[in-house]
Amino acid sequence: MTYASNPGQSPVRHARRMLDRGQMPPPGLVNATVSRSWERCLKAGLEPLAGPATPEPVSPPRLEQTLEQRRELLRQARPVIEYLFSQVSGSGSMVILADDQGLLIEALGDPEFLKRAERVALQPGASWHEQDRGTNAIGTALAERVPVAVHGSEHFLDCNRFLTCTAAPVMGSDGKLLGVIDISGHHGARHPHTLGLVQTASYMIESRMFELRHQRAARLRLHPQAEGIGTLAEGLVALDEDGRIVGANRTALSLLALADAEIGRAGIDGVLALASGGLLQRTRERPGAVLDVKTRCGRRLFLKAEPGRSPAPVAPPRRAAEVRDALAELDTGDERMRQCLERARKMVGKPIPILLHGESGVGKEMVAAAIHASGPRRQRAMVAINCAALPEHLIEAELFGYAPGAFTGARREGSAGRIREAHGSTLFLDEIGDMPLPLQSRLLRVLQERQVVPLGGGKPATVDFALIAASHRPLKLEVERGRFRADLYYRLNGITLTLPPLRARSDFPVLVTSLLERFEPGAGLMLEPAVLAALGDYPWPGNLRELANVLRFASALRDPGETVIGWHHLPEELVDELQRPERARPNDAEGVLSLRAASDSLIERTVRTSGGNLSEAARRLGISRTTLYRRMGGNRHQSGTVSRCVP
Ligand SMILES: Nc1ncnc2c1ncn2[C@@H]1O[C@H](COP(=O)(O)OP(=O)(O)OP(=O)(O)O)[C@@H](O)[C@H]1O
Repeated sequence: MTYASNPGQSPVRHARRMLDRGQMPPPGLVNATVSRSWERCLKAGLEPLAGPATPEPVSPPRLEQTLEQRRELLRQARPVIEYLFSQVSGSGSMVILADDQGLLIEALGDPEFLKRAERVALQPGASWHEQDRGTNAIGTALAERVPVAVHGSEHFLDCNRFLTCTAAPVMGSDGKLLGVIDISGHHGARHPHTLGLVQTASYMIESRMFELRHQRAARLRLHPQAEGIGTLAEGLVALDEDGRIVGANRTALSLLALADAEIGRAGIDGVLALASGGLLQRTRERPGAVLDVKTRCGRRLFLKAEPGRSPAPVAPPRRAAEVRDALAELDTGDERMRQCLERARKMVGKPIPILLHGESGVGKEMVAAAIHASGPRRQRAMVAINCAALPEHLIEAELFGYAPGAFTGARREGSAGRIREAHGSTLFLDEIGDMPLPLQSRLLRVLQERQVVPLGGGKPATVDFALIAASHRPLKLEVERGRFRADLYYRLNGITLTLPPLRARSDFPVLVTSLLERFEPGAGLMLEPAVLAALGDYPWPGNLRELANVLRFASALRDPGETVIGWHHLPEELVDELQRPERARPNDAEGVLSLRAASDSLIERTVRTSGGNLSEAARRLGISRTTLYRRMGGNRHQSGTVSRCVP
């Protein structure tokens, strides 16, 4: 760690006077880091009493290009910058992020204490490279690759003496510089703890970048004490399949006595007194266990290994002609889902009714909304009616409307009904399989004649809408069982699209990322690899609705600044279920049985731990009460617990 000397003391003043005359002061008058920097600046031909070498910020296109190239760094650094600013706000300071060339790419704070020209100098687009602005914390931290504080007249250029700046470099897991995090303010705002603050912030950004870059690799977490694992002070190492070190943070490099240049070359078996195969094998057998190991230099370390995951399914590149519409937004790489979406797109704008089929929570309504939003009627809101949620005696009035005073309790002015509301838009009839038979006949008539007659009489109204219906029940089977009218089925079924259940989708990691991004845009949230692996194997009886609920819950439990979601962020019932030793990884034919058994068991346990309160259990499971009832099949004890779950 390098601290600048106190410039209020006369040696600094003396050194400064010499520098202003273009002479290099003798060693010992200012701290060694500042002294080396002054020497570099004099050699580069900078003049202490002149202005910056490049006073103007870079051009807007160049800044834009730089921001685009540093997008990931910015995304990961922003929450940390905000956190840092909350620590220094009110002190007249600014928090600044610069890239590896010293170009400012983010600045947060109250620049009111600065004059206009100075303000410009601390805004994105300004360069604080040593060659442009002489000795300063950002440029000097970049040149020296260590945390640096530069106060007042220690700045090489006289025009920067009004500042106090403290900066720490941010290193990538490949050992290369990513940028610098800095706190700058008026020299009166100097505080001795600022150096520690920027160092902590730099570790936080480095950890986030490491987690992001190596989320699929096998990773080691190291510390000289077992309790240090999982803290900011831990060493992080990423390994490839052959046990080669492909990434490491600075702490790991120091703990393992490795040089930057060894990243990408050294194997972990040459660094630790344990073969990597054996190491990863041991952690697979005892996930989460902390091992006691020795380095090649005989140093004792505690280590936790996390096995890697297979590469994320990569969605094939889109065809150039393909439009990025609401339907395309739902394509996260699963082949079955993509086929459904492509077929749906071909139907958009055509007078062909679409029937969506799939388990509860697979996203039928989302797809219906996307079809509507991609079509020519999108200017008007889609009208969605859940046929299972309406009390039977109200469905008719709700759908078809009613004349004034048609029945007791009716509104005096009557009602147009939801079907008429859908005129010029899309009518989405959800859970159509639950519509009572008599109403099916009336709906059929409306669909055939395109006219609605309100309950209690009145003038028929012509209606024109695009029709999408959805059902979790296979409607064809319902027709065969006599529970659904065949003629209505053929009216609705211009095309049937069957959406896959979540457990059958191949794009689980991408879906997780896109949901997390939807909940916390720009926060760069991610799951701990072991959690992602466990969730990927879970059968998800509530499908995407359940997954969305779990991720929303986990995201809400995070502490400020926390971006990696671990076990402790998940709902208790789910963790119990995921960590049950008898839970086998489901696949193939046998898997279908264990899937059903696993989800039945989760439902049963959740109902039990909710004290038999079914609404609460449904909420915790992320499924609707209707689905919960269906899955319980009415086989409940009086206490409300489930004795058996049926499909
Ligand atoms: N592609 C998706 N991306 C993100 N979230 C999704 C997606 N699909 C579904 N969801 C989430 O799942 C929830 C349930 O989706 P939706 O209501 O569309 O399912 P459904 O199949 O119509 O369910 P039900 O049959 O119970 O009515 C949504 O509220 C949303 O949170």
